Amino acid sequence: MYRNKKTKEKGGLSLLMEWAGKDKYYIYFAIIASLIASVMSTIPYYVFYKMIDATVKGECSVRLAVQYGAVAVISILIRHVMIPFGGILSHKGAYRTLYKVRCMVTEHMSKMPLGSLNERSSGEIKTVMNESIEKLELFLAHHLTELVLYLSGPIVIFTYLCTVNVPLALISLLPLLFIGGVMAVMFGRMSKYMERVNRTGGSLSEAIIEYINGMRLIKAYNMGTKSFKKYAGAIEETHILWGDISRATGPLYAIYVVLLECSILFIVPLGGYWFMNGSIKASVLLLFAFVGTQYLTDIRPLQEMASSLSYVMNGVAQVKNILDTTVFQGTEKFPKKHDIKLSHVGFFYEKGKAVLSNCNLHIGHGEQIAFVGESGAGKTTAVQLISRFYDVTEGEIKIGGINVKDIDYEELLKNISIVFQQSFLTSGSVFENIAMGKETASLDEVREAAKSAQIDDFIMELPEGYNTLVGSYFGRFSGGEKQRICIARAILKNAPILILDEATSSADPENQIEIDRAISNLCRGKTVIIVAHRLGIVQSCDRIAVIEHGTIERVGTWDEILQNSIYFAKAWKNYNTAREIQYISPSQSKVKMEGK
Ligand SMILES: Nc1ncnc2c1ncn2[C@@H]1O[C@H](COP(=O)(O)OP(=O)(O)OP(=O)(O)O)[C@@H](O)[C@H]1O
Repeated sequence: MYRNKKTKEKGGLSLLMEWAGKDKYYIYFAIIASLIASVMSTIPYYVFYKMIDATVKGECSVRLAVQYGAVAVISILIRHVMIPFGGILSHKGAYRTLYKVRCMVTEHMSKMPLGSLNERSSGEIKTVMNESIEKLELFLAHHLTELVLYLSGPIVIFTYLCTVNVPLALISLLPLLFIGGVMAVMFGRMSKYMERVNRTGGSLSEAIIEYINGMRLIKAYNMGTKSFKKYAGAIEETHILWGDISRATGPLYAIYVVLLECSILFIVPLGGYWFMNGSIKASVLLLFAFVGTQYLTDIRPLQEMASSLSYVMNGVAQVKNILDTTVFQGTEKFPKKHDIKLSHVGFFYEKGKAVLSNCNLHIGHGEQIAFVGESGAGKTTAVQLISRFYDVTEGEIKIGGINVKDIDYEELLKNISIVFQQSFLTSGSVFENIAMGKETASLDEVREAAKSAQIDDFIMELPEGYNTLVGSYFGRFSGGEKQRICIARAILKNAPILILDEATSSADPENQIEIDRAISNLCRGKTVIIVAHRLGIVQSCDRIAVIEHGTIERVGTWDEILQNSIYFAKAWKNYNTAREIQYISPSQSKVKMEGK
């Protein structure tokens, strides 16, 4: 396992620029464009002052007015070209960076142990993938360039005012002394709320996901929205949070806005006094009265940016948090031999609560073995350890003599096919869903796999055949049909090791034979582990491993296990009894009783 060291050392803006890679140059050029636009915005003020000065001195002429006018118009034109130009560059840089970050996070998550993913709620992951990464767009595409625009304008104007009259220019800055303090307090208060913002955002997303996923249940039990207390609670919590934030920062914002307009309180009386005693010219007084009292208001949006900056940095931190999570990484190639050996394997999800301990088993190359045991015995856990969804906490698992921890994780996943109890289908086309098993597969290959999975005829009858979108058709696939699409995917993947975890649970009498045929086509020539409660299906396996009391209690052929395992003998008897039970409706039982 390894940690992403680079992201550990950096944070905030520098980390964001590192993620942007070469695309950061789009952002840099956007900043330069903003800077030019900002300098251009000060030129009309300069022209204004020069015109007044010339008028007061009686030197103003039409020629001079036209010249100054042209300079002002050109500067305004350049500004209005530079702003959208910068916007295009910053958006290009931002969206390319967003794409990269999303790919990085997705790839990283695919290598993360399931345990680390399980520690995070689906809501939290959705928040990171969606909102946290979107926040980066806000910053890169808008805030950075606006920051330059709003800051450099006042800086250039202040510099120019200094060339006209230093004392008045310095006086115009007096409100900044207080504004800095107010902003620091506001920023600090906002940062304190970030942990709550993340938490409530995550809970709200989770509640929404749960609400949508549970829609069938709501309808089935006529529960209505009231029953979704979690959703209502998450909304209430969000409402309370933003109320608290508004109360904590609102008054400070009001003070900030008032302070920005305060320089007039100092400039007009002092400037007037200096003008009256002849220290400054009328043009200087007018320049400071109109420009010196107003230019600081340009920085008003900085406050919004300061608050959303903590929001953005929080997004960076959340993405970094995912990227810093330990991921699996081995270097060995997948072995040619596919026997699996568990030696003294132990595992716990929560410390102190061992699920498996001292498990020893050797599954031969090409052998078909079944894992049986009571519900909760640890069968799924055992197969998840072999496919390295989790790492063992004791002992080791070897495939072809190589510890699974040393095998390149992608190679490992490529060489193990798993068919789960729940059929996972994406909203894409049926073709795409099967071709997930082999990205380069042609339609002929996909159809071949579907034929082996006994599902080709059904797909061909769909309105658009293999191009039919599963998303639009999902509700109309039966459990067995979905299952056979997943089996076709596994057939196409053709991995040498196959795990079937309750894969036949969706089988009903109508498609039982088809699923059995599909499965036997899938298993041919592979090392297979079958986890099943329906004991009928494990009868054809080479051996059976009974998992009991947190360990592999017995291993043997069907006959051996039936003879030696009390659990299995009982389970087999119960299985047969259950198959013989006939469900009789009340009316049928009445007829039967009358018949007696
Ligand atoms: N992610 C998890 N976190 C904590 N405990 C878990 C987790 N997954 C499973 N367990 C627990 O580990 C034990 C073994 O679960 P597992 O799913 O492996 O059993 P199983 O034999 O496959 O059960 P079933 O036949 O019902 O599917 C159970 O007690 C279960 O509650």
